[in-house]
Formats: sequence, structure tokens, C-alpha cells
Amino acid sequence: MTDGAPDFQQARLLAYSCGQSLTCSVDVVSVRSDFGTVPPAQGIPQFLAADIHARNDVPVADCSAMDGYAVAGPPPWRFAGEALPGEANPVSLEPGTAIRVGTGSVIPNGTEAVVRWEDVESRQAWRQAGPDPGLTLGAMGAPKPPDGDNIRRSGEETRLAERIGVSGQLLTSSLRGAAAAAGLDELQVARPPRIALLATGDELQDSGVPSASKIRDALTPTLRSLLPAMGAGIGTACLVPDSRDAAQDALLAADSAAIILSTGMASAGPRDYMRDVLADLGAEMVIDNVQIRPGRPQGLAILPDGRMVALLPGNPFAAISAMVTIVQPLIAGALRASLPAIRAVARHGSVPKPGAVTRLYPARWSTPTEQTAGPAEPSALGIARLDILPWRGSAQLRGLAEAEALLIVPPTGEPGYLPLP
Ligand SMILES: Nc1nc2c(c(=O)[nH]1)N[C@H]1C(S)=C(S)[C@@H](COP(=O)(O)OP(=O)(O)OC[C@H]3O[C@@H](n4cnc5c(N)ncnc54)[C@H](O)[C@@H]3O)O[C@H]1N2
Ligand code: MOO
Repeated sequence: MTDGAPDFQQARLLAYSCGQSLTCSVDVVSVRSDFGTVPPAQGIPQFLAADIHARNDVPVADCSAMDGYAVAGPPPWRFAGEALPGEANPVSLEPGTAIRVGTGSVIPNGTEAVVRWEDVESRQAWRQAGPDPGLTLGAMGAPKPPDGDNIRRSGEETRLAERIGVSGQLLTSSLRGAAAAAGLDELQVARPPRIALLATGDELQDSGVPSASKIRDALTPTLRSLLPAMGAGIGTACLVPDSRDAAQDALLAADSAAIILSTGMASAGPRDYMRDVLADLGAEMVIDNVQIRPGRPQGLAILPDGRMVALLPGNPFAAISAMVTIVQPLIAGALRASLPAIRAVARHGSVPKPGAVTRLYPARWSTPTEQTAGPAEPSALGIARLDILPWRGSAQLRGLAEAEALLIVPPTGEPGYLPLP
């Protein structure tokens, strides 16, 4: 069983470094508001292809953190007008005066603090008061607020030119917002590698109820959704009959893809031609089987023209195993993102004994309840527990269909997990 094939982690690292050797092109994405237009849907996670540096301080100017009054000096304060959010910096504030401000208003020079309206007047007075130079605030004994109270200082979150994003970092929704706040209009992201899918098997049927000798192709729909979650969508997909010529023609035809995924034909069955065809084409097998179950017969080859071919076994769970072992690291490398880390499991249900090779199980987080003699009680700690699901067989998808993670049980050491998108 352990015939020199890499183990799970070795295979992931090998695939990751192969991905890094692929050319990485750059796309530009807008972080403008683009009001009135329909920006393209953002279903695929994007990774920065360059660092992001702030083009302005955040906040741009000193501003109020509360609705209330910008004040100078101790109370009482003579009311001296107002500055609404969006208005230019008002004139400076003299000691003993106050101006009405909203949350986010730029405050005048000389402001020592912002007093919340509810600390100096009634809601009715706050809502009704207009700029009335005769009004005096804080006469009824409002304390002098600490200097700087309720003021957001210019640059306190981000300084002009400060780095707020690092090349390779996942472009999260809030990082887009933070970039916009820091004055950027466009960001550079890594362009996903072009992927072609070859689904092999005379038995595959693409729709409808399969006849007795056929089965539905369950992998193409799975991969169409799983791949984008891993950072790259499928460009082309085709069904390849179980013949050597058909496999070779399909590999040659997928000449615009950087990465080709084939499903089936990965083992040593009578019509499992993929390895032979790759050898005929002069490909180098970088990964030839992995010490893992399910998914042992997976592989990764490099064609002489640099295209990568990931061999996914036909059994559906085995194919998903190859997706996390080879394809996810390959895409992460191609995007110059970091290799998704195997995470420690704080709590898990019963786990079969480790075997000679790494085992993957479909698993799901349980609601944090403790089973006691009576009805289930919410756990005091509330740490979610990872439980293995039924349907763990290599040919089965039902367990994965309900899974949120793959529980990874290595031959030695503690179990870990990878989230399953
Ligand atoms: N004598 C041995 N037989 C097998 C071994 C072995 O070591 N010795 N390994 C087994 C393992 S492990 C796996 S995994 C499979 C891998 O098989 P292949 O990659 O060659 O795939 P196929 O033979 O084409 O198909 C296997 C199985 O999967 C079904 N299949 C294929 N494609 C799809 C699809 N798109 N959607 C749903 N199901 C699919 C196919 O009908 C077969 O039932 O080999 C074992 N055999
Ligand atoms: O590796 Mo196979 O995937 O056990 O079925």
C-alpha cells in the first residue's frame, strides 16, 4: 500500500508548488459604488495580486462619533450653529461655545470633545432645536467631558500610504469596503486558471433517469459548484467515451486550459486509459497515487506544453478526495494564495481507529447540546462537535451531500478537518 506514493500532506504540497509554477495573470476589479449599473456576480473568491496601500487617511478628517454637540472649554456652552455630515470643515470653535453635529460630521478646529445630546437635553429639544444663537447648553450641571471624548481622529484607523491588504490575501467583502474607504477605485486580483473538465465513462448519462446499464454523471454538477468555491470555474466540460483515442483527443483538444480535470479512468481497470495516454503524450507524473482513502488512484501530470492534468477517480467520494488533495492546492498555488490549512478539531464524535493511510470522512458540526438523562441541554461551553456522517463509501455522495467538512484521520497524530465548500 505504501509504495512510495506521497501521503496526503506531501501530495497537497506537491500540487501547491505545481500550481505556483503556472503563469498568474491579473484582472482588475472595481471597488467603486457603480450606482446604476449591474456589476458581474461575484461567485468566485478572489485573491489580491498586489498589495493595497491607502490613498487617504481613514477617517479623512477629525469627526464626531456621536449625534450631539462639539464643544470647546467647560460648560455652559453658547450654541453657535451646526455642522452636518458631508459639509466642509466649519470655522474654529471658541472656548465656551458648542455646535450641533451628527455622527460623522467633520468637527471644527478647537473642538475638545463631543457631548452626546442625551447628556445635555431631552429628545424633544434635540429634535426641535434649530440653530439658535441664544441657546445655552449644559447650564444644568453637565460635567466637562474628557478631552477627545466621542471624537474619531483623522487617520486613527488607517494612515495615508499604510498597507491594508497583502498580495495573495482573500479579497473579502469587507476588504473591498476598507479599500473603498481608503480611496481606491480598482484592485488587482489573480485571474483564475482556465479549467477544462473531461468526464470519462460510456456508462454516464447527462440527464434524466438512467437506464439499467447507465448511471447519471454525478461529478460534473458537483465540480461545477465546488470548483468556483475553490477559486476557479469550469471553462469547458465534455463527456469522453471509454476509448484510448477519445481520451487522447480530449486531452489535445483542451489546449486553452491551464488545468485539465479528468474523472474516471484513473485506476487499473480494463479501460482505464488515462495514465497510458498521458505517457504517450510525454507527460510527467508528478503525483502517481496518494496514500489516502478514498481516492488512492488520483494523480497529477504535467504535459510537455505545461498544462496540468489532475486525475480524479470515478468513484464520487474518491473524486472529492482528489479535489481537496490535488486540485484545491493546485488552484491556490496558481492564484498565489496560501495553501488552505488543515484545522485542528476542538471536539469530535467517535472516530474510527487510524489506519495505515490517511482516511477522509464526511462530517458535520453538531448543534452544541449535551446528551443527558433528560432532554438535551444546551452545553455550557457551546463548542460545536464534528460528527462523522453515514455513507462514507468511496462510491457514495450522500454523506458528502450533508457534510460541512471533511474529517481527516492521519495514520498518526490528531484528526483535523478541512471545511467543505
Ligand atoms: N482491482 C482493483 N479495482 C479497483 C481498485 C484497485 O485498487 N484494484 N481501486 C478502486 C478505487 S480505490 C477507485 S477510487 C476506483 C477508481 O476507478 P477509476 O478512476 O478508474 O474510475 P472508473 O472505473 O471509471 O469508475 C469507478 C466508478 O465510478 C463511477 N463513475 C465514474 N464517473 C462517474 C461520474 N462522473 N459520476 C458518477 N459516477 C461515476 C463508475 O461508474 C464506477 O462505478 O477503482 C476501484 N477499483
Ligand atoms: O481509493 Mo478508492 O477511492 O478507496 O475507492
